[in-house]
Amino acid sequence: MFQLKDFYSYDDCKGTADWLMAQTAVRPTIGIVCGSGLGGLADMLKDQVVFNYKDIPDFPESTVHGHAGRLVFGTLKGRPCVCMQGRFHQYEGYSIQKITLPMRIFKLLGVQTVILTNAAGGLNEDFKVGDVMIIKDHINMPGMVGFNPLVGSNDNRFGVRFPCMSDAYDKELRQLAMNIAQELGYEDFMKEGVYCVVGGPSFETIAESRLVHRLGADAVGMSTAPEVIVARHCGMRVFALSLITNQSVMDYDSEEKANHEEVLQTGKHRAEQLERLVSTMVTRIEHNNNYA
Ligand SMILES: O=P(O)(O)O[C@@H]1C[C@H](O)[C@@H](CO)O1
Ligand code: HPA
Repeated sequence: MFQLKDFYSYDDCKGTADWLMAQTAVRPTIGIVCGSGLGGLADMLKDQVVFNYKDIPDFPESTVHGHAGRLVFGTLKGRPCVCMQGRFHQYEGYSIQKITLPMRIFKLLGVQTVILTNAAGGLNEDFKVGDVMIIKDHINMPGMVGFNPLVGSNDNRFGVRFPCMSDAYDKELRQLAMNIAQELGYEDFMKEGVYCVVGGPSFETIAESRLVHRLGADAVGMSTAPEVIVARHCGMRVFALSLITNQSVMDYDSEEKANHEEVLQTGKHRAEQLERLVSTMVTRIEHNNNYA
């Protein structure tokens, strides 16, 4: 068991990456993060080398149902990948530096492209439960009031002090995903939009859902944006999607109540299609060097 801290230096991150690389020959160029109930993506990897988070130096442990807490190395259609079967959230009590640490480990493992998935509540009235939203931008509510993962001293070996975020969600990868979705016949449930991250773990009040919708968000969740910021800071390309697992309650007459069981259930229903979408993307990234 290793002691958990709140700040991780370049050398700390390198120590963890080296520890992992000493135990697997897989040198991943694609990193995947599985959202709530979406961990089945990791099961697609062949020739797996699996680490439980509790055994990895400096890694926190997963505490949320639907997040298995395993780091899986392997190949997806021949392409070396690493997959987080479960992510960390600030509401679990971890610092923002801790929940984003895996992105820096990805970078030091050689990852060039990160694919993140999450479960989110739908705010856009055109969205239905089961829709998949390609994220084109985010609103980082905690970040806007100081809870940004890059707060603290900056190490230039990772990236610059003031990284740009207007291009965080790679345009070509978004187009690639949309093309693949069309080929697979998924256009009926594919959407694109803005993801808003809130602190959780309580789901939003009606007034909060209305507020973030008015601010321009199409979906609301409790993760992803901090990871994206750290991934972009250290120069990895990012693709992210939200599975709309529930409709955010926006109406005082509604009888609906957000709950984690519905979130996991919707994940199960769309799992196969999401796995096909992501695995086909991984293949295409391999076939076109522009993407890697
Ligand atoms: O890890 P993600 O963002 O997919 O998890 C969402 C947000 C909460 O952790 C949980 C709520 O059901 O799902
Ligand atoms: N709100 C916040 N996070 C979520 C939701 C939601 O409605 N659904 C899944 N994750």
